[in-house]
Amino acid sequence: MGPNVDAAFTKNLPKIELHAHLTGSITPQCLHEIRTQRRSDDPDLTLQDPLEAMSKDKTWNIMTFFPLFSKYIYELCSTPASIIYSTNAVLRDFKEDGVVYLELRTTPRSSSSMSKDDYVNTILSCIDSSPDRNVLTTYLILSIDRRNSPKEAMEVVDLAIKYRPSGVVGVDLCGDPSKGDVSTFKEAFHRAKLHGLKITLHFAEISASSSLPELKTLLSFKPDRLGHVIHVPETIQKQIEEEQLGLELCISCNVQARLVEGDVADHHCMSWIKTGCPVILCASIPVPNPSQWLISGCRRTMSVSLPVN
Ligand SMILES: CNc1ncnc2c1ncn2[C@@H]1O[C@H](COP(=O)(O)O)[C@@H](O)[C@H]1O
Repeated sequence: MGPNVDAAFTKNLPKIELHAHLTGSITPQCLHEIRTQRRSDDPDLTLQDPLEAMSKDKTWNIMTFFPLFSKYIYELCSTPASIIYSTNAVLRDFKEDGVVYLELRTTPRSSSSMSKDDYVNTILSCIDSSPDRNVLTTYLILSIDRRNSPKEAMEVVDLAIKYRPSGVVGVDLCGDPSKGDVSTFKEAFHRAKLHGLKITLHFAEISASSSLPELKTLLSFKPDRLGHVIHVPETIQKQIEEEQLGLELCISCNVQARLVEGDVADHHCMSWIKTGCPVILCASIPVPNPSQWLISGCRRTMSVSLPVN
């Protein structure tokens, strides 16, 4: 590693982030502040302090990772005020980490105090009124969760179509890869495509979501980009290469969530880079030791990262 490639260098480097889950980008400190505020309004709120529930000593894997959102963070961030507070904090964090172009993705959700439409509208308003919008260009991708029903998936696409003029650029498929039947989303993605929205899909994250029928079905949605692409059989790899699909490789997330074996240096990113497919290096989990990375520097999310040496 060159002497000048340190945390300060990488932080200052202008970066692009294309694979950031909004709720996954909220720091424990920000969630702690939200909890404090909510407890002052409602002392009966019993949720554990995020600084304990998400302490640095805890490690996450594919089994413990998804319930953290659905059973904990979503409950904490269920009011318009908490959505505004956390979205503004996330935008500020990305800007401070040197990100200049961001495609933030999020799954529309409702609560007793907001509809899914309110949720999307609130986030777009935060993006639009951000004091940093001149230095950080941000667009929104709406996510379909694998647990969604076909009707819920269509609702996401309808919201994406409605808010396209306000900055929604695409539709994503995400969520626990061990859940759901992706073939039920065919119509929803078809409609998204018809309306000119781009499509990005979480793809082959674990072996259970990497069967040939599942991956062929996903490719039939005509995606523009694929995320993770870990357990990809050779025939599917060929098709991806022929179609030159954009690949979002999430190295630190894959290593830390143990989606791949080994460490950063063992990551499969080089095998994709060799195919000539457009590759963007992303991550959705902070890197413990930024100096191990050639280019990194985002606190929560790194667009980038090649192992050094
Ligand atoms: C291994 N990486 C991953 N694979 C698949 N889905 C993931 C993910 N990391 C996060 N999410 C999805 O993003 C949601 C939180 O952000 P939003 O509420 O949408 O902003 C999670 O509930 C999960 O569905």
